[in-house]
Amino acid sequence: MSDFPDFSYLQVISFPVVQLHMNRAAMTASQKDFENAMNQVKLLKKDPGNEVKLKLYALYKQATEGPCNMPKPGVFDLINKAKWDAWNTLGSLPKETARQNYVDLVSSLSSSLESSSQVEPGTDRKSTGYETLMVTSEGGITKITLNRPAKKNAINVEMYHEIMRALKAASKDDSSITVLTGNGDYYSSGNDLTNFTDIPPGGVEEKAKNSAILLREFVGCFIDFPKPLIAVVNGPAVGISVTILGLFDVVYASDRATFHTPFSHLGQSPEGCSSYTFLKIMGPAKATEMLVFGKKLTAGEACAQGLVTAVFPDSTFQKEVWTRLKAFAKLPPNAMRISKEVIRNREKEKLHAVNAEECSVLQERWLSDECMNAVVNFLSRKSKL
Ligand SMILES: CCCC/C=C/CC(=O)SCCNC(=O)CCNC(=O)[C@H](O)C(C)(C)COP(=O)(O)OP(=O)(O)OC[C@H]1O[C@@H](n2cnc3c(N)ncnc32)[C@H](O)[C@@H]1OP(=O)(O)O
Repeated sequence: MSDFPDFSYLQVISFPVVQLHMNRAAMTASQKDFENAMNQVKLLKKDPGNEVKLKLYALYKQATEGPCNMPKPGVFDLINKAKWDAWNTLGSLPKETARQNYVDLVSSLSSSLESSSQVEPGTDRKSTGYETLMVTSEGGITKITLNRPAKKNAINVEMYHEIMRALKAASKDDSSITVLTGNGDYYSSGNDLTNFTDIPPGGVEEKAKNSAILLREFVGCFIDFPKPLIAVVNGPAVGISVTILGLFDVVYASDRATFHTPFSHLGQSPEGCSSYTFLKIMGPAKATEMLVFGKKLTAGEACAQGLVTAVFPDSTFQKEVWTRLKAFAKLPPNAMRISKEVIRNREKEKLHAVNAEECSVLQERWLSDECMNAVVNFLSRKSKL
């Protein structure tokens, strides 16, 4: 691992303005983009912190060598263990995806530096101020990437708020289409179960009430999102990351992706309007298999049932999907927005009512022994899906 650039120099570099010139045309990073990004890292004037450095390290190793092939360091070899963990957590992520994610991460770091030093007060600042996401806006496409790969992109409270903020910004920016995807081997493992551990002074009842308010607002943002919204499902998807797919306009999936809504196993009930959208998409019996019995679908099955628009081999997933998206982004944006309105608007009121009802049922479910036991079992490492 000693061949990876040592980031200690970041602490002593002074303040040139950073500008990243990357060929974003294909939205899959070329070797040149990757090399540019590596050079850009060396120019960073501010230490991005250990967590980011580990992410960069892991993506670099995955992009250049593929899946982690080093023996696991001993427990007392803390630094190499942290590096090994970061690399290993990327699993079988394809090299080209790792390369793209590396370029995106460097781009978000660079633009964050740029805007803090260059942007006039009040000017729209893209891609900055997100802890749990990477957000880029290029070539008519705003791309929101869930960015907690070490936690399988589990959605913690901060991420719920950041996704809402990113969607609100995307609805107003000059992009034509918006994409949601995940960094690492998962698309998302759904609600972060540690969200349930932060109990306010009002106790579990207050926690359940606050969570229901948050969930309702979160799902509402998807119902109301005005531009074409595309999910690029790069790996397994669980829970709420699956249910809200019914509110997307197009869903592309890698053949590595799976779709799992284990609500009964968790003592919970459907959300994300899936109690309505899934029935419309796949009919009541198939929807029941998923939402009540927790049947996990392969990408092929999800496509056959209409939840997924198209499935691509993982090895060519990014290339094929981004070629399509780039073409979509060139279509007249107003026409696309208005067509979406015509297609979706008559359902909006119904969807908001379904959302409200699902949240109110869940508020009760979260207080049930079934749910509390399931969460405790996961947190105490007694269970996993
Ligand atoms: C407020 C609004 C509420 C809306 C409600 C929504 C409902 C849902 O979304 S229900 C779905 C909830 N999700 C789960 O039950 C998934 C739980 N996770 C797992 O079963 C497994 O982690 C996995 C099958 C997803 C992956 O297993 P694998 O062996 O490959 O990896 P791990 O070692 O388990 O995971 C790595 C790391 O990530 C942490 N983690 C993963 N998923 C979650 C999660 N959903 N919540 C919290 N933490 C998660 C896992 O604990 C590991 O952490 P450590 O490295 O610190 O041990």
